[in-house]
Amino acid sequence: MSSYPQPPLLSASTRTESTFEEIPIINLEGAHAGSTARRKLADEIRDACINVGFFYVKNHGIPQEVISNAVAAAKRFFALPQSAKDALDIHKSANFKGYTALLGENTNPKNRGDLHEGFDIGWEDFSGETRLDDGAMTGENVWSDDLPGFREAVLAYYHAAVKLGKSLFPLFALALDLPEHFFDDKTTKPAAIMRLLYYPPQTGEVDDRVEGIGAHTDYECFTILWQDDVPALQVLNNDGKWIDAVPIPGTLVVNLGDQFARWTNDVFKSTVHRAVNRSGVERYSMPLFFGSDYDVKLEALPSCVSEDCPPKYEVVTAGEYVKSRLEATYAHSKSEH
Ligand SMILES: O=C(O)CCC(=O)C(=O)O
Ligand SMILES: [Fe+2]
Repeated sequence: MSSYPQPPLLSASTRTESTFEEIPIINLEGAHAGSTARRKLADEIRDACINVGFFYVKNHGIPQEVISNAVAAAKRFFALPQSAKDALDIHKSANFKGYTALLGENTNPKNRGDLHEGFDIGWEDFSGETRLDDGAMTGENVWSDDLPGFREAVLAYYHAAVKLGKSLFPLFALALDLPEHFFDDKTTKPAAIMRLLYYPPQTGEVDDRVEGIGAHTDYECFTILWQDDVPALQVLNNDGKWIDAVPIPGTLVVNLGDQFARWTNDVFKSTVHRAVNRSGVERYSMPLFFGSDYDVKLEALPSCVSEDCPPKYEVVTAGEYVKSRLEATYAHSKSEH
């Protein structure tokens, strides 16, 4: 007898090879409504996750003021003298917290380095408490003494985005025909890494090996991305064509990462994307990568495997996976520090 449920809920009928030309916009207004509205929303999310791996959300609940304050803080940070930023270099920290210089990261190994600067933080509450039990990813945030109010503005957005992310997990569970609270015990200590990103305008000759951020997939369950009004983000469809994720005022972009692809045995897509800023002006963005607790095993859900679609990925913990991907991304600039 087969050890797989017959018929599997999600493996054959919902896998798709079809491509997409547009990124759907999903209205989160009904996220806290009754079960009928939530089911409808989960169905929309399911379609987007299976076919695209990306969607915009509107009515996401993060106040504009919180966003504006964090963006203003990011602009102040990146305008600091290079030496002040270098003092917070990510290579000096335990587990990828702090500043990434221009070309410090190489997201696509075929490229020469990413044309962005970054600043990364992990979970920390307003009183300064960090988590000392994040296993492979334990490490404190680093902050600049030169920027009064920076930490508060960045943390305010961080916690608002984490709250939004927590409210999305039950909808993803419903989208997978799982009990709504399936992810609760796997996301008790939000493994949420947030980045402030600054992309200088790219000028001169087009060199495909120098991009704002090279083609990659994200490592966690999903990413919540705020982007300013400068177009740069592109998403790869199944035909190998780059689809522009144009900025849409009032929205955030949500995209799936590798942890969801691993859990769902690729029923949910972790879609390749990149950012290239050829607009002539500076661009800022703020992704928050929301993963499961670092000690959780990324094991294919029974409903997503079958005789025809056996598990594709080796089982690893979320912490091991995220850390190994970050190490590869930063390896090329490590020797400089
Ligand atoms: O800045 C963007 O639009 C995308 C950033 C991104 O893909 C990432 O940081 O993983
Ligand atoms: Fe990304």
